[in-house]
Parts: sequence; C-alpha cells; structure tokens
Amino acid sequence: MEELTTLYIDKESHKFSVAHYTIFSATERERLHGHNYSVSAKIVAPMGDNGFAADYNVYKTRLARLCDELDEYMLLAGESPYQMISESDDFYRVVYNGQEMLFLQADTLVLPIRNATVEEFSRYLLGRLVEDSAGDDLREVQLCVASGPGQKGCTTWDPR
Ligand SMILES: Nc1nc2c(c(=O)[nH]1)N=C([C@H](O)[C@H](O)COP(=O)(O)OP(=O)(O)OP(=O)(O)O)CN2
Repeated sequence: MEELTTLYIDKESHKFSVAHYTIFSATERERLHGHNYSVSAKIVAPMGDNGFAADYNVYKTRLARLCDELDEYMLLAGESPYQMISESDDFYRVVYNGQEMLFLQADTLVLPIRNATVEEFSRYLLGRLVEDSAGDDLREVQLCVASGPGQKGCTTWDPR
C-alpha cells in the first residue's frame, strides 16, 4: 500500500490585492470594489523511504509567483456568459446589462474564468499550479482562495 502524506501551505505572504465585481445574474452585479485575497494549498504526495515527500519550498515559490501575477490589477471574467469584453484603444470595453465600462488595459487582466469569484479564482490558480507541477509525482492538489477571514472557495485536482 502506497504511503501518502499531505503538505499544507498557508502563508500570509500568498495573497493578491485586486479590484473586481461579482456577477449574480444577467441583470445584477456588485459595484466595483477590492479585496486582499489569500491563497492556500493542500498537496498529497507519496512518502519517500527517507521520510520526505516533496519540497514544499518548490510549491511556495510557485504559489508566490501566481499571486504576484494577479497582484494590483483589475480582474475581469473573460468567460462570463453575461458580459462582452472587447479592446478599444488603450482600454478594455465591457458591456454588461446595457452598461458600458472602460478599464485601462495596463491596469487590467482578463482571466479565463466565468466570474470574478473565489471559486473561479481557485479553479484558475489550481490549473496554473498543476500545469507548473506537471513533472511532479503528486496524488492530489487542492487550492483555496479566501476573500476575507472565514470565506473561501476551493478546487481540487485528483487524477486518481
Ligand atoms: N460564492 C461566492 N459568493 C460571493 C463572492 C464569491 O467570490 N463567491 N464574492 C462576493 C463579493 O466579492 C463580496 O464583496 C464579498 O463581500 P463580503 O462577504 O461582505 O466581504 P467582506 O470581506 O466585507 O466580509 P465581511 O463578512 O463583510 O467582513 C459576494 N459573494
């Protein structure tokens, strides 16, 4: 029977401060606002004979890089069924429920997500972490994104 172990990475430094709005329906969304989102991960890997599974510094570095990529941007959901995003000069032009919004492209990231929610951020970041870890011998990875204390969304990758 393979011996597995679980590594938890929950560093205060793994955070990204961004602006966003959550879309609740075709006609209802939040106003633009921001959060300091925090990111944590659970990694299940085989235990080696020397009592070592996987170097968590490798995953700390990868998570920090992913947080830095998003930090201090306006995040738009590029795959939302309710808003259309196009480029207009230096701006992204967003049309939602008959409203037009312009965001400087230099300040904005359009992510391959359906909504700017903790659950979609966790799905996106998990996909990036699993991609970055493609050569590693992992059994399960869960990544969580919290928008504040006591509220988070998590996504799990389990190829078993
Ligand atoms: N399933 C989800 N529901 C909501 C999300 C989300 O990402 N997934 N996000 C929001 C909003 O971003 C909203 O701004 C969160 O508001 P709130 O909970 O008030 O955030 P606070 O940090 O202010 O928490 P407090 O409990 O008010 O201190 C809404 N829903």
